[in-house]
Amino acid sequence: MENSNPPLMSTYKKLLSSPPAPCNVDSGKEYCELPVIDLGLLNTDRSEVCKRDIAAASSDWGFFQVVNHGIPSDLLDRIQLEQVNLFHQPFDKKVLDFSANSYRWGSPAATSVHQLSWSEAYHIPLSQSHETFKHNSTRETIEELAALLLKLASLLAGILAERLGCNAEYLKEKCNSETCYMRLNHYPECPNIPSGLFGLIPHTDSDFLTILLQDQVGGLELMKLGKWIPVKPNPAALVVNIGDLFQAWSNGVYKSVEHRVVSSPHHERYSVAFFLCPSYDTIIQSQEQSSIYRRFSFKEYRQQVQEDVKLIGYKVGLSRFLA
Ligand SMILES: O=C(O)CCC(=O)C(=O)O
Ligand SMILES: [Fe+2]
Repeated sequence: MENSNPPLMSTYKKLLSSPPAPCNVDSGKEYCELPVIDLGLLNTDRSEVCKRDIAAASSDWGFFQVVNHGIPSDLLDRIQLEQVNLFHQPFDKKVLDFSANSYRWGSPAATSVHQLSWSEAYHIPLSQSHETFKHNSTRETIEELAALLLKLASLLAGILAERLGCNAEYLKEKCNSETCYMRLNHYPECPNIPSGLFGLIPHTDSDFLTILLQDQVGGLELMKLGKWIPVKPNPAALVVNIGDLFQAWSNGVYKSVEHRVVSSPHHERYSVAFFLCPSYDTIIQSQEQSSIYRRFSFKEYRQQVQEDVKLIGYKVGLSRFLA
């Protein structure tokens, strides 16, 4: 049988056999009770409570889970099947079929084992899903899911904007099916090295907000009060997290929190992430008099992130944009 996983082991052999690094992955031990928000309440007389809880979780945690989110469970099952089929194609086919910008694996800039992401992904600009996926059923499932996730993300972003006293329509105009992204992530089983390995290195997301569908394997961890906390998979819930753009736009009220994925030597893992991004010309600026961050465009932000990753090996993020 042809090999479907990317050649992570042979490519990163040298990094993996270097002497044990001083900082272990040191996975969080206690699962957290990430707030669970019932979106069904939005259609009842308790909708204001629900909106308040969404805003509170975005400030306190930068992360929350949503149930009764309206995405049909059979669609979620279908995307997981499509994802398994996509990633189980022979590696050579994955590389050939997808443009350099769409299929990714490993960490080309890694110089130490802690900068290495033991994963592969399809990064899909929604505007290009028809070009990216030639197989009809895959494309249809991805487009159906993307449309519903865009609706859900816009709803949540609108609520968060409204709680800040801002125009909820602004984000809906700026973030649409031409500007958002979806990423299909696959974390193959990793070698069992003493310091552990990341599936995805610690990072914040460069968007307004992200909606994540994860399988039941676990491995996602978030930073809270200086500790890494694992998020226990909940089959009924989607995970939502605030990205850098919302932190800047809200003048630090909503938090873009660092998160990572810890790999397992025993189980592979799959997830789908939807990124609510605006058009490149969108200006990110808080309405407050004394703003923490200077005014910047999304294009400027993306370029700075890409430049930092290329030149220094990691994303610096919002601290580059302080006022
Ligand atoms: O797979 C996960 O749980 C997290 C994915 C993630 O953080 C991302 O794609 O930015
Ligand atoms: Fe992320």
